Amino acid sequence: MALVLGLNSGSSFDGIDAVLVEIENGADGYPARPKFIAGNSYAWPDAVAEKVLRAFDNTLSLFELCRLNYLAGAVYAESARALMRELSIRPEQLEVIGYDGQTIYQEPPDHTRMAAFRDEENLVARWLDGPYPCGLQIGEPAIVAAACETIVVTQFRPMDHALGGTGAPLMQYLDYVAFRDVGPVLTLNIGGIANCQLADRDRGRMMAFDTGPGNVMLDHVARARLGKPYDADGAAAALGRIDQGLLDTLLAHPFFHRPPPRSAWRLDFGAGYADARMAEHPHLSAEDLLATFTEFTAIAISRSIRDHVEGLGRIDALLASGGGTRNGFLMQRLAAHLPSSLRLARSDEFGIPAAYKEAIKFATLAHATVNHLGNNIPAASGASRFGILGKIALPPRLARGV
Ligand SMILES: Nc1ncnc2c1ncn2[C@@H]1O[C@H](COP(=O)(O)OP(=O)(O)OP(=O)(O)O)[C@@H](O)[C@H]1O
Ligand SMILES: CC(=O)N[C@H]1[C@@H]2OC[C@@H](O2)[C@@H](O)[C@@H]1O[C@H](C)C(=O)O
Repeated sequence: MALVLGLNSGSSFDGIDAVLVEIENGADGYPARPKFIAGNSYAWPDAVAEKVLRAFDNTLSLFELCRLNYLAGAVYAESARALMRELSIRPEQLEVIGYDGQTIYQEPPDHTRMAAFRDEENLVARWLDGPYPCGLQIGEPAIVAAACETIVVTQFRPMDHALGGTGAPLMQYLDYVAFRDVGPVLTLNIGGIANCQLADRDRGRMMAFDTGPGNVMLDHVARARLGKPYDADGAAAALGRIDQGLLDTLLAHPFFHRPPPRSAWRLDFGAGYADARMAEHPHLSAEDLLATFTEFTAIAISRSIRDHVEGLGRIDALLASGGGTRNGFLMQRLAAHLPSSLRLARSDEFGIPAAYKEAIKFATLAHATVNHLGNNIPAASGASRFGILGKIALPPRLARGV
């Protein structure tokens, strides 16, 4: 039995979620469903948050980004230490701390062009001229390993990229771990961007893809027009009217023509995109904008599921997680658009608290890394083979011969 600490800060950039989980290995090379022990969330200090927001917009210099990588590492380290203090956990009790780092940039995969380079032997050509996606996650792991005196695993996506996969989403590993005995089941994580996974007993049938917008645009409107961090429970959206013209424009976004496995980022459905649409519709109230963007999120999810999930008829439950599940109005609109045969439930039903699923995911991935367990699902990400995702930083206390 291993005690693992997981951290996550995603595309909503609303704070760092931290969890402590207990993980036991199964006989088949995969862990048993992780047992959630405790969790908490910590804010990004304003001075750091302001720099991350500028990095999202590509307005930091490379030198500033270099410092921000260390600064973000310090924020992850303080979050891990805070949870350890609150739970009276000593470093020696932890097997590993897992977090991906804050995504700053993520290229979407272009499968048609990637296929043309599949047999390219020359790696430089593959990455120079080829369409293989790259991404950047910041939060220097050396700072966390040194401060927490614990093994740290971070940056899980690059290895999946190196194996020809999309690198995002990565939820499918936890979904296989947690639901391989109950599948097929669909999972949905509504964070800043929303993603959907088909978990099955047969790993070769699994799928993972972003469905499109989650909360990023909703948060942007709430902040810009209501001065609030988010539209709590969708209360403002529930008062608005859907603008059909705006909704049609949103649904014509080219992202929806990309086949799975596919990933989106804040550049696709972020503040810039929302501002451009708001400028085209200056007469709409904050409530109308929120109603329309909420409907957009719900339709993007239901449409992605209908269009892309193979064997949908065999599946009876959609297990939702992420901050979006706290938006009652969004959940109501989603239920209205989903096939009636699909029961909309929360991952809590299976012992995975919806608010902490992503942090649990990184804890589970990190546990796999240090145990050398394959932790990608090639069928879902498009990788050419199994591998071990994650980069390891070792703590000073493990140094021998000193
Ligand atoms: N009570 C609430 N009512 C409505 N929305 C909420 C509520 N609580 C949280 N949210 C939404 O959930 C968001 C945070 O979700 P979450 O923590 O899953 O995002 P994330 O970690 O950035 O995810 P991802 O990595 O998938 O993008 C908030 O920004 C907000 O939009
Ligand atoms: C590159 C990146 O950080 N992508 C995130 C983002 O937030 C949601 C969506 O876009 C998903 O692709 C991914 O996170 C999910 C939860 C994951 O990797 O599992």
